[in-house]
Amino acid sequence: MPSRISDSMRGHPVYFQHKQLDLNLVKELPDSHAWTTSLKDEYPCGGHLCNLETVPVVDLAAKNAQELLGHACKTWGVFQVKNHGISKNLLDKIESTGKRLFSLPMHQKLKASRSPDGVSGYGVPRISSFFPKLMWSEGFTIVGSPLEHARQLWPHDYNKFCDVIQEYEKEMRKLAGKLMWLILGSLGITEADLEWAGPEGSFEGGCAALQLNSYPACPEPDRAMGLAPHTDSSILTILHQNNTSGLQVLRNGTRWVTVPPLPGALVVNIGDLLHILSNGLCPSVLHRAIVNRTQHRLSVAYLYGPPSSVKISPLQKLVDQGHPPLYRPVTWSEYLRTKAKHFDKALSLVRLCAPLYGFGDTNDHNSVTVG
Ligand SMILES: C=C1C[C@]23C[C@H]1CC[C@H]2[C@@]12CCC[C@@](C)(C(=O)O1)[C@H]2[C@@H]3C(=O)O
Ligand SMILES: O=C(O)CCC(=O)C(=O)O
Ligand SMILES: [Fe+2]
Repeated sequence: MPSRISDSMRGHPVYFQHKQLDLNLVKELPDSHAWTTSLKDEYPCGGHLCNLETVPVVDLAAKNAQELLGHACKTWGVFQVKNHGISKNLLDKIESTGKRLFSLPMHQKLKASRSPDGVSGYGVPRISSFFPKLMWSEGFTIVGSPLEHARQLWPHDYNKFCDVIQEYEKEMRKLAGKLMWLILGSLGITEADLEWAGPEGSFEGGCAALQLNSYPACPEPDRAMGLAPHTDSSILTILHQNNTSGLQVLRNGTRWVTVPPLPGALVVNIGDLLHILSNGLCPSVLHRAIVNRTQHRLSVAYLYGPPSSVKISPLQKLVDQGHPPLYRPVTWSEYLRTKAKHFDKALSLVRLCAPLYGFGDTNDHNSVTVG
């Protein structure tokens, strides 16, 4: 049984028959990319512009930051953070690195293609096989060292790419750890409650994936989908988006709310593993990316997870007679394999029982409510 996340797709390879289209050159929306429901008709507000409430913004330097984070996690499963300590210089660098990568000629990018049963590399979104139409985006996933792929992309100049990726991952890891402990702290969990977190909660051996997403300007944005609705399998994901909006989160199972780019802020969304750890108290939010007619959009997602073979289950402190454990123990590796095979059914497949009325799970789109 694979225990490294880079091996977790082995059992469920994804093969694509189509030739990879260069979306940057296409002038008309091809049928392969035309989604049947127009995003305009999907919800009364047309998917944009009718935002009654907005995703919380938390200033990490504020005195009550922990309380605000806890509230945002329980009620939204997503928030933006300011004063997070990541320099503007590093955010600019990762953005230009992403641009440099996606603006390479297609034949060059294809040299670093993700293999059908692999995790790392260039390609269409991994979840593409679950949808009848293709998405208007290209992605590059990094798990472990980017060196091999960087060599294929820039044989004479691969260090530049690797250095930026390494620096970004190092800083993201620190921030993700800090956010995780603040969020767990807001639920009354301390480092002593998570034995696998290592000395002083250092979380050594924690795994992560870096996902660079590129959404070229699209000739018919209302009929195209940048990245289809999904939840992340992580504990939490930290997302940097360039100055073009496109990210939307599903609110109360009914309304897509746009998460606008705020200069210098980062988006944080709760992933399925924190949903499990918190016994459903923190919902993993369903999100998607839409595209637009004129601007190229770029996003960089850092998916933070536990060591890949640690069993994750609802935290003891959050479980009692009135709140039985809702999920069975699962490692990140196992969960990724379940997700690769069953996609949006993954969370309900590790579920033990239906949620109790009024307890958490407010956004659990996969849940089956009984009674
Ligand atoms: C460690 C991970 C987590 C993955 C798979 C693997 C590498 C890339 C991640 C994403 C990133 C894009 C959305 C997603 C849904 C996808 O298709 O690839 C994610 C998926 C997951 O969160 O399940
Ligand atoms: O591009 C975005 O805003 C969303 C990206 C995302 O959801 C992901 O990479 O998992
Ligand atoms: Fe995501």
